[in-house]
Amino acid sequence: MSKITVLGAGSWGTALALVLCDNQHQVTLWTHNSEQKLQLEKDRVNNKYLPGVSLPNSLHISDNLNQSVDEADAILLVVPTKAIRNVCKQLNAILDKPTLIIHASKGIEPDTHLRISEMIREELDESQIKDIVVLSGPSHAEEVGLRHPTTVTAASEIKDTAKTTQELFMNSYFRVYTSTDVIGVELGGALKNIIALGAGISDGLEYGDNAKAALITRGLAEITRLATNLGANPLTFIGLSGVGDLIVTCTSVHSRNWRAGNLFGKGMNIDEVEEELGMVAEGIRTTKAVFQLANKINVKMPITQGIHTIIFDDEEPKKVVDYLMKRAPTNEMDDISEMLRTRLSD
Ligand SMILES: NC(=O)C1=CN([C@@H]2O[C@H](COP(=O)(O)OP(=O)(O)OC[C@H]3O[C@@H](n4cnc5c(N)ncnc54)[C@H](OP(=O)(O)O)[C@@H]3O)[C@@H](O)[C@H]2O)C=CC1
Ligand SMILES: O=C(CO)COP(=O)(O)O
Repeated sequence: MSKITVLGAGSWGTALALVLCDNQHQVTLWTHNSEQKLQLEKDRVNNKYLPGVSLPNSLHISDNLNQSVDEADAILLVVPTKAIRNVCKQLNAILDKPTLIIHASKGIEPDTHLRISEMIREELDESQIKDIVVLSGPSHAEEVGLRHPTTVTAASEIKDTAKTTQELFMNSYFRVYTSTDVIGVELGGALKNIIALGAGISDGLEYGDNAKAALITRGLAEITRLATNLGANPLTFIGLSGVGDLIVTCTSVHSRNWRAGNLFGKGMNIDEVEEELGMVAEGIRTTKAVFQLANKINVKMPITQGIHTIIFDDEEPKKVVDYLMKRAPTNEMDDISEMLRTRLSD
């Protein structure tokens, strides 16, 4: 049994805390919101973020970060990307030993274009980090809350800590694979949210299944193109954190990013979409970050560019689809086969 502290009491933090409780660990769920702490303790259900799922009696709820992380064997960081630095700055002031940090958030920071593990490394001292493991894959909190079969990947360059993470989370309904491709697993989880916005926009326009399959497939090509340029292994994208997460996020009604896209497709603007959603759709910020990054390093990402125009320039979704369809004709596999050739000959 390990002592594990989950930082972030949204949908995903709550669902993962439940998995860890089912595995008989000693688990604390930390919320920064003292009203939410009282509500969770009183009702033993996360009414706002994971309604209908009972919290195990063994789950300890806290709004005191210092007490929560004291003596923790591992910290699971699962707040939205925009809150990562703030939470890590607080951790920096209190962590007094090398700690295993597992993160399950999915995003890229605008302007710096950093992945989450890179942001964590900037905010914590080296002496506070035993390792950083990323946990990612097709996993909606709502279904994990029902204990439906789910599979994810735990990635670290250090095989032992990826294995430790696998052992902490594995059970009969939650299967964990390991990987050493941290860059690929983090980028897969972050970038699929952009394409899920696109799938939602397409559904909002009522374009049907052909268009969505096209977005998923060409979206995967676009994700692989950027990620390989940044050092990821292209094979990661045929795995759970690549195509697996892309499929679930583009097709599930649980997806916050698909729902946000659907609202854009029906004509709402960014303020209206964020107000209506009430939960984080990471793809919005990540679209901004990836649009900047792709321009900077000169990688072609036409779908991301189109979604950026809809979200941040209020362009009509139909016009963007029209533009995407009428681009210069091209060969489907050119750049992908080149990437695979280069990588496999390494
Ligand atoms: N939901 C899912 O199924 C999955 C989500 N993820 C990823 O997990 C991450 C979290 O998403 P999710 O749980 O869905 O988000 P939610 O919108 O459900 O919840 C976000 C939580 O983070 C809290 N929070 C916001 N800012 C801070 C802060 N500065 N300090 C501490 N806590 C803060 C919010 O508190 P408050 O209510 O006070 O704002 C809320 O409890 C995202 O990166 C997402 O992509 C990954 C896989 C699955
Ligand atoms: O990452 C997720 C599923 O794997 C959650 O996606 P959404 O944030 O779009 O709900």
